[in-house]
Amino acid sequence: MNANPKFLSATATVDEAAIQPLPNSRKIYIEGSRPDIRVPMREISQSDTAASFGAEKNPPIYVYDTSGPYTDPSIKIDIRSGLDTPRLPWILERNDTEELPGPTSEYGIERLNDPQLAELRFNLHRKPRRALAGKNVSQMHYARQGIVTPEMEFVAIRENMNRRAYLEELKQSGEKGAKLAELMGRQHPGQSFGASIPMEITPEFVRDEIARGRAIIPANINHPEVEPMIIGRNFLVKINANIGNSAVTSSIGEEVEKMTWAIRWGGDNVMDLSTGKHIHETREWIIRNSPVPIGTVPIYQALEKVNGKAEDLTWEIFRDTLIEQAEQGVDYFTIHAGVRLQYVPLTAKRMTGIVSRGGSIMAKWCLAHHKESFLYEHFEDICQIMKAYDVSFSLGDGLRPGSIYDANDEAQLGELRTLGELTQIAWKHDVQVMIEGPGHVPMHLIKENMDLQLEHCHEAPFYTLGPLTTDIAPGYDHITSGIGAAQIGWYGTAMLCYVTPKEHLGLPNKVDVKDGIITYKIAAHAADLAKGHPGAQIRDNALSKARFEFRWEDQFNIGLDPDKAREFHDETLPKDSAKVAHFCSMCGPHFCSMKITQEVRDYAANQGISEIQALKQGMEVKSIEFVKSGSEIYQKQ
Ligand SMILES: C[C@H]1O[C@@H](n2cnc3c(N)ncnc32)[C@H](O)[C@@H]1O
Ligand SMILES: Cc1ncc(COP(=O)(O)O)c(N)n1
Ligand code: MET
Ligand code: SF4
Ligand SMILES: [Zn+2]
Repeated sequence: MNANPKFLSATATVDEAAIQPLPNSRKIYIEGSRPDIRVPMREISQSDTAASFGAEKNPPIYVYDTSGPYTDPSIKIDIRSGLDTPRLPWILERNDTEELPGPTSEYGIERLNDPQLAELRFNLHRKPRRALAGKNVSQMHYARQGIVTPEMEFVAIRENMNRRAYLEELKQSGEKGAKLAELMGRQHPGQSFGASIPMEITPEFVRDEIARGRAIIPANINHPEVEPMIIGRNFLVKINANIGNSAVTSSIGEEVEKMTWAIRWGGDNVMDLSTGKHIHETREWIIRNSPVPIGTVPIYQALEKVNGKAEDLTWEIFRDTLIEQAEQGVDYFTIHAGVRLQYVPLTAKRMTGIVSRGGSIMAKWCLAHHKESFLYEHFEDICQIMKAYDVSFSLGDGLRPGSIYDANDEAQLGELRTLGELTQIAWKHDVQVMIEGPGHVPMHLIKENMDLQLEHCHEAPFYTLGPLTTDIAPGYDHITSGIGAAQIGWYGTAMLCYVTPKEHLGLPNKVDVKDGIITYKIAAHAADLAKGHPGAQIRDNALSKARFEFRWEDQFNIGLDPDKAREFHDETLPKDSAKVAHFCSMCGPHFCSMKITQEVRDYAANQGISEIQALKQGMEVKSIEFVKSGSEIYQKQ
């Protein structure tokens, strides 16, 4: 997989597969109120409709693009120098941060000065920044002051996906265009279970949602490479991909490749959950090359620093780790501060105990010392660090159920109430918060999770792992969990954390990353459609039209995975001529229902009667035949 198993910074190269533009696609940028707000989108062009279907032009469609500069052919990617820093001027012009002389954490300084790490270290020339004393640089803080930041304007444009211009231009382009606009823009009203999604997202709406805590923009001031994105129930449903090495396997090069692969296929966020070697250096390479926000679980690295002995963890070691990672640019921290001493006994009768890594580490610490969790006790100190860099909280669900048996039990729900209490403390400091959720939950108990989260956590965005709806399919847990993810996304979860086919079995590789991403893109989009998110159906409409008109190339290219669609079609009908055929190998030429429907329409047009009447007439003929044949439903062959 990785041509450079012994990772060396001098020879590190980008994965060639990650920098190819997607078929028939062009990256475009929509400019905001100032020239340095350039919001990326992917434009997918289409072929014309053939004469037999009414000969018309099909305009390009616009889709959300998470792939960053990688798919822009005008940008030369060299992972050794990292990505450009479009956010840097926005951060600097606010005049509320200072450049530090270098890393200020003990561990960060130690790693920087270790000569043995020279050959694999990312060579960063930029110095870390921090808020000036007494300043708060969180997006929530600005929002509450009434300030619309460039980050907020950026996400507003991004969420709208050029929808209005697309439909307007089409409407203006003559009679055919107006009909097409009507066809493409039509969608089912949806059921949003109380979300309030406006027709058009304005920067002011973004500001208001952030100010009231219903949405977050994870964007550390030390991650100026990021293209801002928003997580909230009134925005498009987002997905997160977990990557990272373990003590057993993987290298820095492989992890950077998983990140670039995840964002190519639609990952909105990536978590680096490394627990193996060189955690600090791996993270640096990932952040410097990531246009999407990066999350981590700092307690993992803190545990490494005490050689895996949970009881040896201290607040001081944890605090130094937070600063180390905040100065590298981590955008959100999972912090399991809801695992309180009193909840640990509630897990004793569970089938699968505590399955959260962070949760189990904290439970062990609490029991060993018979003390309240230091994360809970120092929560306000943590808030002080978060607001100095704008790191968002992802309040960890350390007591999530790890089996259907344990779903929605008292330990889980007790922790959820504590997460609600902590949310209000974070908000007192204007620190952004999202809440992590389960886990393993049967379908009929999923809605209760969403409803209780909204109630106890004051509408802070929910971020769930799946949930997995059954335990019986190891090897297919992207599917068991994709089902639950679609449901909970529909009910109001803002971000879905993917589960790959390797869940419970081993560390996911690049192939698993893509399978997890595509599964979760499906769940997230299905949820957007069901919520009635404005414009969500345009892509479905365009794909269905291409499918009905046998525009095979367009059907592949509008889809989430054009490579797979093409490969499957080619498997049985590889010839170029098959790409214009009015059937595929599923039904063959005589039984292709879409082809037959077209013949019905042609028949109706030739007879000068409407399609419905033609169908009626056809049915009358058929029903006479049916009576004649003795009304047997199953006729002998
Ligand atoms: C919280 C979730 O994160 C997943 N998880 C934990 N570590 C990694 C890793 N290095 N890579 C990918 N996924 C990981 C677990 O499988 C769990 O489902
Ligand atoms: C949605 C989500 N993603 C990641 C984690 C962290 O993992 P863990 O709780 O096992 O430490 C989590 N708790 N929830
Ligand atoms: N599969 C477990 C879960 O559902 C996690 C195992 S690895 C920490 O949370
Ligand atoms: S995934 Fe593997 S290592 Fe992680 S908790 Fe489950 S069995 Fe343990
Ligand atoms: Zn599990």
